Amino acid sequence: MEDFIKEVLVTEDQIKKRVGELGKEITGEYKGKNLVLIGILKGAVIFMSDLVRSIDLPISMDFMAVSSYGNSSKSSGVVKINKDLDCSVEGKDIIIVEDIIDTGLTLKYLYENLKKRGAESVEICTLLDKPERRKVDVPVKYRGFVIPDEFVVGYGLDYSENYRNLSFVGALKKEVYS
Ligand SMILES: O=P(O)(O)OC[C@H]1O[C@H](OP(=O)(O)OP(=O)(O)O)[C@H](O)[C@@H]1O
Ligand code: HPA
Ligand SMILES: [Mg+2]
Repeated sequence: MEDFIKEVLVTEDQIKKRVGELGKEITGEYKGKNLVLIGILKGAVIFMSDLVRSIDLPISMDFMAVSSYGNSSKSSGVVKINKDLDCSVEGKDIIIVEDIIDTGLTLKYLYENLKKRGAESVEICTLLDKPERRKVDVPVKYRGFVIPDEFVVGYGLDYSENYRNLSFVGALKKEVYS
């Protein structure tokens, strides 16, 4: 085990199985719709790339980049758009794809922002949900795993841009980030 990881919270096999289930669920619910998956850079990239391949429907993909954590393990609370969508979402059925919902501040901002752009429907799909830290409520439709209040890395999630390429999700040892 990597010496910066305190505990593996979600294994590679668990992720594979759950992503397959989410893909099936979405496939069943979006037949005949104009589905656009919007991945939130950078954390959602790995989840998004596995999720889209488990959806058996014609879809399109777009991306936004926002930041609130920067190089820290604490949210600044201020969400800034660093890259906006390339395409209009008017009349589309969109699913926002995130790696984690923690305080909820990022997704709350994105959800409200995207709802104003004339989409037919807006839903949220997050791989991880850390409910103990929630500051604002957000309507999550698809959820991979509920996790305890630990700072986690891997499968897209970083601390100071490191560890995104781990194939599992693990709790980072406190001494690494404090
Ligand atoms: O619910 P919240 O407390 O707002 O936290 C969740 C957000 O924080 C992380 O993004 P970050 O700003 O670290 O950018 P990154 O995806 O590039 O790592 C994560 O990917 C979510 O977007
Ligand atoms: O636990 C976390 N790990 C990495 N990035 C995050 N952004 C919000 N919470 C987390
Ligand atoms: Mg981050």
